[in-house]
Amino acid sequence: MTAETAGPRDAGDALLARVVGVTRRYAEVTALDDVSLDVPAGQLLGLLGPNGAGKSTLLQLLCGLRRPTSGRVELFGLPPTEPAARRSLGMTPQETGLPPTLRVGEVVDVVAGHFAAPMPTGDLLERFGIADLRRRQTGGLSGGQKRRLAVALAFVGRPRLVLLDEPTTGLDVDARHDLWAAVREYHREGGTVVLTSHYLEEVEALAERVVVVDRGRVLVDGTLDEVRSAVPSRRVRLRAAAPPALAGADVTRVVSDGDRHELWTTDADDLVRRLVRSGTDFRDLEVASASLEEAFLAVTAGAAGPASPTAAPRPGTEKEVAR
Ligand SMILES: Nc1ncnc2c1ncn2[C@@H]1O[C@H](COP(=O)(O)OP(=O)(O)OP(=O)(O)O)[C@@H](O)[C@H]1O
Repeated sequence: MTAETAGPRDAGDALLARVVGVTRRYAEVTALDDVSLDVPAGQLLGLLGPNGAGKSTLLQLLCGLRRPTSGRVELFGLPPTEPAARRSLGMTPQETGLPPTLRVGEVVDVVAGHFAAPMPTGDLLERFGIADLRRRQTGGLSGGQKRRLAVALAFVGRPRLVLLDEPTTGLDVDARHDLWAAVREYHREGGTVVLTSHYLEEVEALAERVVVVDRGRVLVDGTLDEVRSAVPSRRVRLRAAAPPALAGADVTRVVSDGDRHELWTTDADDLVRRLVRSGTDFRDLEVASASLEEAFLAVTAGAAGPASPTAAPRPGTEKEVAR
């Protein structure tokens, strides 16, 4: 790879961004509640969480579009609102406006004009699988094509850090996989990425570190394996007059519907042993594995802590059990 085409090469130990004890409120809504997060160079970090969790707010703080209500945010050691801090940053927000009469290649050229050593337009379009759209006006592109272009634009200036807010929303499976490949390639070259997603599948495919956010709080921050072991991955179903009370069992959530009860746990064997010992009059016992997606939803649905006023109401049949 020549100096002209070299991508970002970060050492791997520097912190490119820091969020320290940040709270961000919008009127009465607490979007982020005392969040701290370090982004080391070379990491591919996935922010996972349901709607309204605070993911976009976190990215907007990192890129200086918003300021924290309290706490501190640093980007390359500077306040993110300083233009010098944003020079090495690439960003794709959730919604992007593109000038409709410009052709795809022209849009890339315009953005590239802001950088000292941009990626050649052809290489960028190739990498993101949209080289065939180069002469098309952006106004005539499909939603998915626009999205791919918008994401590609974050990489034009060979940034050291890229923030991607739900990059694959609206993309079909092939386009999604192409985009993942492009993000991985950038990462292999030493680039650092923070991406948000609702989809575990996406985070699983890309991220080496996963931060689960819900209601403005970080619930889990670790490797994918650590996240897996932190979520209840088994559910035990049974019928009984009332949900069994099993002291000492690792039950994180109970969902009841009449005499049917579903208990979520990380240890189904232990739960069943305790169930039998409890003398509960049960029948139709079933133990099923939850997908990681379901397990993740169970964690965020059952998250303890002060719910913000924006938290979605939980179904009345659910009973959350403190761990
Ligand atoms: N400009 C704003 N004014 C008022 N409230 C806002 C504003 N922006 C975000 N919020 C609220 O802050 C909370 C966090 O929103 P945010 O967009 O950061 O979440 P998110 O995790 O990105 O959600 P999604 O996955 O739906 O994009 C939500 O309750 C949202 O309604």
